[in-house]
Amino acid sequence: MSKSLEHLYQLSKKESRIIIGLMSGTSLDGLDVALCALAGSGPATRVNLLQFSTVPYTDKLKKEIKNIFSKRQVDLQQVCLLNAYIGTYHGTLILDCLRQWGVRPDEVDLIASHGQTIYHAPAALHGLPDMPNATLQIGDGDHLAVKTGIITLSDFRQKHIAAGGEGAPLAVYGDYLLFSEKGQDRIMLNIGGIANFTYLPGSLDPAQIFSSDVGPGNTIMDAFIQSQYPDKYYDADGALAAGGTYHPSLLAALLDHDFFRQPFPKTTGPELFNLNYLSEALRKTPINQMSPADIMATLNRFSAEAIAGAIKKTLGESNGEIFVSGGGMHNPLLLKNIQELLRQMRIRSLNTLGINPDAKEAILFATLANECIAGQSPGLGAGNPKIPAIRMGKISLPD
Ligand SMILES: Nc1ncnc2c1ncn2[C@@H]1O[C@H](COP(=O)(O)OP(=O)(O)OP(=O)(O)O)[C@@H](O)[C@H]1O
Ligand SMILES: CC(=O)N[C@H]1[C@@H]2OC[C@@H](O2)[C@@H](O)[C@@H]1O[C@H](C)C(=O)O
Repeated sequence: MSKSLEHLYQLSKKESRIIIGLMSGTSLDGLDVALCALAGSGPATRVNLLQFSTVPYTDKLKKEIKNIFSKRQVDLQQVCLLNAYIGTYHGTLILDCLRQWGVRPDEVDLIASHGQTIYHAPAALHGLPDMPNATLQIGDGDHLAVKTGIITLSDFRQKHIAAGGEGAPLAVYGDYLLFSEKGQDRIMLNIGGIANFTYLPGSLDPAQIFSSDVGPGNTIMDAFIQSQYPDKYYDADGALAAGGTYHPSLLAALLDHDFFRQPFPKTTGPELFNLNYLSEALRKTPINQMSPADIMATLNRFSAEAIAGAIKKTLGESNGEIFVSGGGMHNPLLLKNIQELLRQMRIRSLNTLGINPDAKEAILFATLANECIAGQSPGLGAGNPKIPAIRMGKISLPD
């Protein structure tokens, strides 16, 4: 048996593992690197975040990814090059982080790499008969494994699609293992480029649990501010939106899309929620001139309406606890808008459960890798058609 395979076998029998979770999401802002200690598996999983860092992407890399991100026509050579480049680059960033943290690569058991989503095409979005759900993440796992010398699990989403899902949201698996609480209905809300949530009923009934995207997120707000103010990447602290007023007619046009009428679970991305989507809504709005601040205020309210509407649909009149994570939680106006729409519900940071909200998605991928290697049987999904009962992650050995 090769040294790596023997190591992998021994790892699967260990009581605890050191796993680096990586997330680079649709906001293209950088790479989240979470060094985690995971003990046990399945519902007995315990996770401890040892170190966390977000390494910002350079402007050059952001630009290169943007050239191929969520676009139907791209330079295929660029896709091919970035697949290899990002794999090795993420490996370099991990080695830098480990050096800063005083951790040797041989002290790390596994890397769990999400990769960079460049296109997400669930059937409801592409609408092509006879074509499947599909999604594509680049940043090849073999390159990470060889660069770091650490066994790497990557490309988690393909198995989900192969088993009947849309390749997302995968958060449901980790949310269930880490955050379910008997007797308390919980909503685990993540506001990234796209916003998504997991419903964890207090009954712990696996048949009721699900996870779904709800819409934007920050993605249209980010795209809009970048188009108006080239020196800004996002509406820091909601400042631009706070100086404007939202327009009900534009808001109604933004909310008038089939995506919002589809049942849960569903997924989406910037392939739909982009500047064209905004232009189309503006075209349907009977107002000639709107200031950037008013448009931003409306986009902010739009994200809040999409999020609050999905949560209301799920919880009805019952009171649930909402635990929020993701970059959007740092936008005070967005949180104020959501709270206004969900008056009776308590919204708290994921921090209150002892987990760094910015690290959550990276931790979730570390948890998926832990399940793949050490889980006795897929911890969730059996009997729930919305959640395929599978282990995810392709294994890359460094030797
Ligand atoms: N202080 C802040 N004020 C307003 N918005 C902020 C702030 N900090 C972060 N954000 C928003 O959060 C975004 C980054 O969020 P995050 O890193 O969670 O997204 P992501 O993981 O890339 O997306 P996804 O989860 O959809 O893949 C930024 O692009 C910005 O829109
Ligand atoms: C295809 C893809 O990368 N989807 C992401 C994206 O970012 C947020 C939302 O859209 C979510 O569905 C998913 O990521 C999280 C981590 C998930 O799978 O749960």
